[in-house]
Amino acid sequence: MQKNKDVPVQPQSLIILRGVTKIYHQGLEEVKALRDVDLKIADGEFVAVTGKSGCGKSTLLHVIGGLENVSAGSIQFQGRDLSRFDDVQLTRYRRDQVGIVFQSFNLMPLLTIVENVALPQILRGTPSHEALRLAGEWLRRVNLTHRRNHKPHQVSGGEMQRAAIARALINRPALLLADEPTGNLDSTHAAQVLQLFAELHRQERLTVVMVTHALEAAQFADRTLKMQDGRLHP
Ligand SMILES: Nc1ncnc2c1ncn2[C@@H]1O[C@H](COP(=O)(O)OP(=O)(O)OP(=O)(O)O)[C@@H](O)[C@H]1O
Repeated sequence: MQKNKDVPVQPQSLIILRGVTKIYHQGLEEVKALRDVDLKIADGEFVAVTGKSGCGKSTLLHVIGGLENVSAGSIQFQGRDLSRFDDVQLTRYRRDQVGIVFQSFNLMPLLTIVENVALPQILRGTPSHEALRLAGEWLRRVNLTHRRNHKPHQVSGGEMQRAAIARALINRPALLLADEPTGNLDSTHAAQVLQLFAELHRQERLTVVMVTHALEAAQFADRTLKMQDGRLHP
């Protein structure tokens, strides 16, 4: 059968959330961090999620990244339901498909910058000389070659975040999750980090989901979603 060239191709969804609810229990109290969230994220899309403190943004990233279970609803990644993954599949999903960048960088203080970036490859079983070679390539990508042998405390916040981004991407995940990635940076370093996200998103067709308070950060995204009291609004 001949294909109709005028029919637009629908982008494939990388992630689909259906009716996702997350309840935390604190003693006798229940906190509904996510309420009946429906969301589709296309492959290669850059989505920003904004909203007030405590509205559920980090929880949303944690359930998408497989760091926490949902209380109700489902999350599909490339058509597969995360709740059906066994422990090995979930570990592989977190290690190979998802990269996470946090506000506080979370670099290992005793390792050098290049060793920090190489770590996810080493955990995957890559020989250390190859992991360090790859880490060197990523340092070049994020403009940090000159900080290769420094320890995290010897570099600036923006440099630490760029190293954290390289570490998050060295295993070539399909999805980058960023939780307030510019929250600890001054405006110059924040702009550099956001430009780097935009560039990687464009060049690598990387799917990015970024939680942020900063409205200027959301301007780099294709789509901005607002969260309020655990609900998502387009
Ligand atoms: N492990 C937990 N145990 C109990 N309650 C939690 C837990 N994690 C988050 N919460 C609660 O769930 C709600 C949503 O928290 P979450 O961290 O997702 O919000 P947020 O929008 O990311 O906030 P912020 O912008 O301040 O980081 C809050 O009321 C929070 O106190």
